[in-house]
Amino acid sequence: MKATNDAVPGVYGYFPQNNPEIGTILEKTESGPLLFTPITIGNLTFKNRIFAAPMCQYSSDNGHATDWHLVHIGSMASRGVGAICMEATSVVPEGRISPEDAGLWTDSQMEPLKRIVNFTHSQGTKIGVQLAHAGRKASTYSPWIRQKAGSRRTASKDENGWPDEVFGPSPVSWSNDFVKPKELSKDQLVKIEDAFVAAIGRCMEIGFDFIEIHSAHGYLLSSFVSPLSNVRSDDLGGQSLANRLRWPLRLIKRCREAWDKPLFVRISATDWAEGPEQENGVWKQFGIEQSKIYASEMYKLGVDLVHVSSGGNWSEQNIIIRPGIHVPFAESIKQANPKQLVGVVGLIKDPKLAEACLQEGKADVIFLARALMRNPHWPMEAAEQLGVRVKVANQYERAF
Ligand SMILES: Cc1cc2nc3c(=O)[nH]c(=O)nc-3n(C[C@H](O)[C@H](O)[C@H](O)COP(=O)(O)O)c2cc1C
Repeated sequence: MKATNDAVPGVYGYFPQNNPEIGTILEKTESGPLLFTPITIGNLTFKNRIFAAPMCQYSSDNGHATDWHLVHIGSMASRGVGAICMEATSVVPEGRISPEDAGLWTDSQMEPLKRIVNFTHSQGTKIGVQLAHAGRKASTYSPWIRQKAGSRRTASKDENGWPDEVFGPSPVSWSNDFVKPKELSKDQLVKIEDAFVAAIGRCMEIGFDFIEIHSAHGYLLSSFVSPLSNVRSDDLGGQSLANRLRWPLRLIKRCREAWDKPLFVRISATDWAEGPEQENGVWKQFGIEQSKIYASEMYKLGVDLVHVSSGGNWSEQNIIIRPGIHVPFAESIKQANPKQLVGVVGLIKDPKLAEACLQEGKADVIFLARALMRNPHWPMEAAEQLGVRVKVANQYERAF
């Protein structure tokens, strides 16, 4: 056995077959579908515009990626997506959504990620990671444990939670079943910034191609920008939009300074709370008008792409579910600043809808989550529907 192991160049990095061309058009014409047209973001070119959105797997071992992640990410990497953004990965242990969340707060978490990144690169696919802090929505359960628990709530210490270390911009709980978070002091906020920067150092060593900062779905940054969750009386919160954006933008600036490859930020373009975004000059919830300002400030800081999602910050949200749900928000952000690259996610299953978004200039890349989870071969089927043939992994060619 030993001789066999010695014969391969290490477990990390030995691949029987590289597939750098998968997901690229075989017979190039003058105007192929935009979905399969390469795009340059910052200093990096992605082979197509199908990006896998971050998807928590609740399968980490004390923040360390496991074989599950290799298989989950590997299944998409070997089927021709242009890029994969790994799941919300916390920069501090108490910033995890659940005990099984991914983390990058300590060096030992790098090795299993290197294996995943190396495999993804062997398939010609770019890979990034979503750096996150769950804020007032930390210390909960994986969905399948939650189903047994009966409700969505803060996990107790007996359930491996950390209810005494749940922090947010203000002591406003996410719902009655969640603990009231402790208001973060300015010193604590600097420590969180430092943790993001330290995690970025690890991302460099691992070899990630891009980083996405999680500022969506009610987690820490998202809760900072919304007047529903940030009622601070200092210069980092309250009614003033400039105050609410101040700390997230400071954090983004520090991340930008620490990372020279593409930097994405995911936002929730609206809280989906009842009523208007603003009434009689008073901000009632976070919405598209504030999102446009947030995005334009990010652009000034050198953020390469804004990834548009929505919701998650208001437990009574009333989301209007429909295909391409976030496309109008992405389009508004692009119209406000045509130079800003925008990615859109949300109920995009139909390749023709994805292609139309790109052709009509409403977004620059398409992120998919559940469609890829259901069917990692989505890119191959999309190519067929859009009338082109793309390279399939050598190992899978007989299936197509
Ligand atoms: C299992 C699962 C895990 C998710 N985990 C994350 C996550 O880690 N970070 C994040 O920003 N969004 C997460 N999301 C949201 C997705 O990235 C995506 O925005 C959402 O599913 C809508 O896109 P879709 O209609 O293509 O699935 C998750 C969604 C699912 C289904």
